[in-house]
Amino acid sequence: MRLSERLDDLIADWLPRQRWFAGKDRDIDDVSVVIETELVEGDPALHHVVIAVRQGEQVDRYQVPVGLRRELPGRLEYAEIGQIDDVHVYDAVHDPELTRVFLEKMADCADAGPLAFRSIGTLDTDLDSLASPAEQSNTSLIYGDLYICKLFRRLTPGINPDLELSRGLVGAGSKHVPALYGWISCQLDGTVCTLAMMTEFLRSGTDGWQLAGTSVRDLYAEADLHADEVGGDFASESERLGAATAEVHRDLAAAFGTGVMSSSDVTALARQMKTRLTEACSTVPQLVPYAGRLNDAFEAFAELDEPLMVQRVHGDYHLGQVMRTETGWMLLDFEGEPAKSLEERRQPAHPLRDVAGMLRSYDYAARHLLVNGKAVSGNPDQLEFRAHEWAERNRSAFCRGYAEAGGVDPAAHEEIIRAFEFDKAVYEVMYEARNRPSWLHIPLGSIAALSASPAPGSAAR
Ligand SMILES: Nc1ncnc2c1ncn2[C@@H]1O[C@H](COP(=O)(O)OP(=O)(O)O)[C@@H](O)[C@H]1O
Ligand SMILES: O=P(O)(O)O[C@H]1O[C@H](CO)[C@@H](O[C@H]2O[C@H](CO)[C@@H](O)[C@H](O)[C@H]2O)[C@H](O)[C@H]1O
Repeated sequence: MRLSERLDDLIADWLPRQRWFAGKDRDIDDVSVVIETELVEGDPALHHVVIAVRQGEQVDRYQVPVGLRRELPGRLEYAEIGQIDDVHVYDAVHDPELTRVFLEKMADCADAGPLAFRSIGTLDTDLDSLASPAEQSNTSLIYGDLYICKLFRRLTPGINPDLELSRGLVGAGSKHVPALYGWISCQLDGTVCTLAMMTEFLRSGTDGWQLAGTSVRDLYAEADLHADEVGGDFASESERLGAATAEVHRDLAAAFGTGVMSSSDVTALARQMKTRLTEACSTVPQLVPYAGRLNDAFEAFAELDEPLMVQRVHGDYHLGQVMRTETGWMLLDFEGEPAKSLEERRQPAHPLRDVAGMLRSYDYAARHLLVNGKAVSGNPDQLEFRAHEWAERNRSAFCRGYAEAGGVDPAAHEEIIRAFEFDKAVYEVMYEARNRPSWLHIPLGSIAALSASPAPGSAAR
């Protein structure tokens, strides 16, 4: 049975409740199925569906693997999208009986209608999957404890940078990215479009955000001690993370090449930073008092009189994108900032953009336990001081590790780091205002602190 005509309304009701749906702030005008591929016939059946969602002028495409059963077992009720006649329609990512098909087809390098399944090496196909509870912008299926297959929910024609960069890094022999095992693609608007990628599941991994948060909690619990005196000190891990980052940048440069930014490119980039600031100031008026200092930093960047080396970078680098395993730090999710177009995300950038992203993340880790800038318990001033001390210690360790492993020395390029950090903090102000207003104080607090500190080289001016 083809679902196309009957599925549109069901999906339109269900979509806004999905974590990965990016258009929650606008009404849905229309949903239509643009590609439907029957992958499994019978009961249960599996149809791979690509839908187009129109919201005003904007049309976005999303992927939904749809399961069909006449009787829906209790364990799948939460995944139900709705009913067509006496058939239950549900999000098949939650049904291991159906998701096995992805694995089997990848192992066979099969083509199914417009879908192309590909793998590298031999795959174990006798594995059940579980949809990861860490689901964020996409949905990841963990097969046994061997593979993790990320299904990109919002689709953009073109190769996904996550797959593109992982492939390049694996090819360059990087020890800081998981092994790549396979991918799924289709044609969208006449161009290849990545639907999924499957990598090694890092079963011993813990993400950097959790590890850093644990270290900060340890410090708060003994707030009369300095950051280097408590058991959970994170600085040597930060140094190792800096080194891993430099090694990944080196491998990205080797795999994809480098370029030089002309001074007009630098000016254009500074202009983009200023535009982002103007937009953020109109949405978040608390930013306005700092706009002058931020603009000065962007202007100092625009006036840099040195060639800027650019290369492919991570693009949305923070502590939630790295995992510590028994062999060291691994970097994940090379998709870039989700709000940017694919073309923008694939542009080469200065590697210190990633460094600045991670430095911002240390600030977040230090401050996120302070609700609206105040400690949950304990002496607020003391904890605020400790938070600052923790962030500075780990930011310095990260930069040291990065420079010692051959990365561009952040300490020798303060104007660049400052402009990138401010730009990221402005992005975060918008991100928090839209997604987590109770966290808005974090980037605003950092902007206040950074603007109060002297501009690089100001003493000499
Ligand atoms: N190879 C992996 N091994 C183990 N866990 C992983 C792996 N890749 C991702 N994860 C987990 O899934 C989470 C989300 O992954 P990510 O690639 O950032 O997805 P998204 O694009 O949806 O944000 C990560 O923070 C991590 O906890
Ligand atoms: O992981 P994503 O690619 O979805 O990135 C987006 O969400 C991040 C939050 O999950 C956001 O990161 C910001 O919050 C982090 C703590 O939750 C912090 O470590 C980062 O430094 C901070 O930027 C990211 O900006 C956004 O693009």
